[in-house]
Amino acid sequence: MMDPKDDIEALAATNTTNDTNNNADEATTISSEEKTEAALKSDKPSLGKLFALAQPEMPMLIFSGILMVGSEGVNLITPLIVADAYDTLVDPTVLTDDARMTKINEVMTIAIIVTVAGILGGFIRATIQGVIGERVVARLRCQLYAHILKQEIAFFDEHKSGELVSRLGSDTTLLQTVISQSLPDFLVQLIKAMASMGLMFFLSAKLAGVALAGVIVIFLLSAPMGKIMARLSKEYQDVLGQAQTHSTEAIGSMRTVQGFAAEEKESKRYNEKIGNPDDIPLWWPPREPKTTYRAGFFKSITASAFFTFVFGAGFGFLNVTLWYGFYLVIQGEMTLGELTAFNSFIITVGFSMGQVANAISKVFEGMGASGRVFYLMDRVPTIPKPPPPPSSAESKTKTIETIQPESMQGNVELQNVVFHYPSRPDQIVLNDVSLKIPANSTTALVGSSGAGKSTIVSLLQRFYEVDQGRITVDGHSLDSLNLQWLRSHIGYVQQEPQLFGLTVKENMLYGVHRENVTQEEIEQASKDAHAHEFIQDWPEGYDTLVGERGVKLSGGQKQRVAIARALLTNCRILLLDEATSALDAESEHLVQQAIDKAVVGRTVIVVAHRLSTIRQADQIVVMHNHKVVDVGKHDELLARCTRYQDLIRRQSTMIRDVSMNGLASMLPDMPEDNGDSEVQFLDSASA
Ligand SMILES: Nc1ncnc2c1ncn2[C@@H]1O[C@H](COP(=O)(O)OP(=O)(O)OP(=O)(O)O)[C@@H](O)[C@H]1O
Repeated sequence: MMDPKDDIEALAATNTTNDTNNNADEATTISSEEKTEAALKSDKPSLGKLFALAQPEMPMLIFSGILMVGSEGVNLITPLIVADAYDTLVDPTVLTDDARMTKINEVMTIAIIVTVAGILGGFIRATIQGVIGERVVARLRCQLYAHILKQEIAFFDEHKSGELVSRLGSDTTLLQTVISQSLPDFLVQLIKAMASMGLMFFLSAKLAGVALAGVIVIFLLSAPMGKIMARLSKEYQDVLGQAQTHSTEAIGSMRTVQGFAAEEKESKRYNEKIGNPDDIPLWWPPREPKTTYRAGFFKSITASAFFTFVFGAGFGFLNVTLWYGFYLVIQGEMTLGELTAFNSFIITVGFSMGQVANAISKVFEGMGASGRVFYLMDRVPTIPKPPPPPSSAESKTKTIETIQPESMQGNVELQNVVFHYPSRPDQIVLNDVSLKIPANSTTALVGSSGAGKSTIVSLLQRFYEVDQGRITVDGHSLDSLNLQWLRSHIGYVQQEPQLFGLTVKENMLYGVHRENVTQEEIEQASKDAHAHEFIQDWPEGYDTLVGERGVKLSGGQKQRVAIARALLTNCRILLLDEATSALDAESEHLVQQAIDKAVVGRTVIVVAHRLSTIRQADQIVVMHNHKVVDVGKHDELLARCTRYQDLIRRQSTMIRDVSMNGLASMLPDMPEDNGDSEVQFLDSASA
């Protein structure tokens, strides 16, 4: 086992190098998770920004500051009052014990009144500061969450939800501690220590000089330990953030975790960050991996060493000072009462300095968190385009103004669009893609997996900016249109519809921003989406809670609710990412009928996987290798486009198997063939 001292030093050294990490060996060994974590940048910690958050609380902060000075002031003068009582004991001018007791009674009554006033003042101050802390952290969380929600989608590609949840949770709590506890404690104790020191000089400059020298030496010797504690706290928070990233991911995908019987794997992933103490013999954590247990272990050792040293050395030195004090009393340079008062002040200084050190380490810890929180608070999303910085020349000539036409026709055009995802700058995803989508038509995007079909859907919603070329709606470039306006005219039904843990009705109204939606409108949209039937069968109807992410609904039900949700927005453009996952025949039929109704009178762009959808489209766009290879109607493409033929052949395999095995012939005759049957389509395709 390695020497514990080496380990603490190594840990401190690692932390130091982390800030300016240029160590090649270390760089090669950092895991991909740590790289992801490193991607969550951090601003410089800033006390100013922290105070700015408390700006609205200024009047109460000032009031609590006054209370603080008052209550601590009266606490400090109490020893001076009590000193009078001590001196009365040995005062030769007071002749009887009764007279002595009368004077002592007067003095001690005043001392008690002053003490109670101080305690009450302290109680009110602490309460106000606690509430201020709560107000600031609640405001911070609201603002931070709003900022996170405003970030562009590319930001969320790079930052895991667990990390962001950890910023909102643990980091803001640390800031709260700084504001409501550590900073006030730091100020109170520092002022207290300084005032006590002043009073000590007032009582005896000689004795105070000796005491001050001792305090300075103790403080200087303990400072490095405080720094190590701050670094360890930062490491603790960082690793805890990584652990929370794993747990949030796993808890959010519990069906997948349990479905693959991967509970143990997930436990292991989490334990690797937390460090299960039962797996660590003799308590001493190994150097790698970095765990919260390891950081906490060394933090505990450093903290107890720190406090033992500060208090031990402080009280040891107190006796030395007292010793010298007795000498000064004998020399007649101080009275006994003054020495007792001095003694109280020196204890106050000792305690206060200990608390100051503790508060400083907490402030450092909070400062680390503040860097991460303020990075998110200050981050300007790249969509919509941020305004030029006020200091730049551009800002004088260029203002970012967007237009908001009265209505949307729904003519969409992609002109020579080149695109790669910001998180993968080397991989081109759309290569010179041009496409005209007339209003009120249905366009099916088909092509090999990874060709870039869903990417087009994302770009139309302006989740990402194109690298070259442009996308227009009714002739207006997307970046010239007001983003809210654009998105409010687009309905989107995803492959795996995302519902929220609300009621069905609230889910349906999710994209509706007007107040006066009637129950009739909701039901009409549900009927069009073939959702009304199953919703009205539930005892609580439209007020039924759907569970987190809609877990209480079947796949087909979720899709139909998602279609109703899109319909309620009265969107002009409807984007459909057709589900690849198999629904049962009945469900699929109902979803298809819902889609058929939804597409009428809208511009529809569908990433199509079903033959029936493809065949019904006004135009089919065949994509391959990140390019558009052909555009046309089903029959035209079938005749001339080999990629399309391949695609159709592959998509039809399952149906063909069914036909070849003769199962088709076993099916009862359909009453009337309306041309929708895929079996029939295959027959005609092969003809
Ligand atoms: N958020 C993302 N960040 C980085 N790369 C991405 C992202 N989303 C998709 N890609 C990559 O972009 C390429 C195109 O993906 P896209 O989802 O557009 O394909 P697709 O044609 O819709 O495929 P499929 O039919 O399989 O859904 C793929 O190589 C994919 O790995």
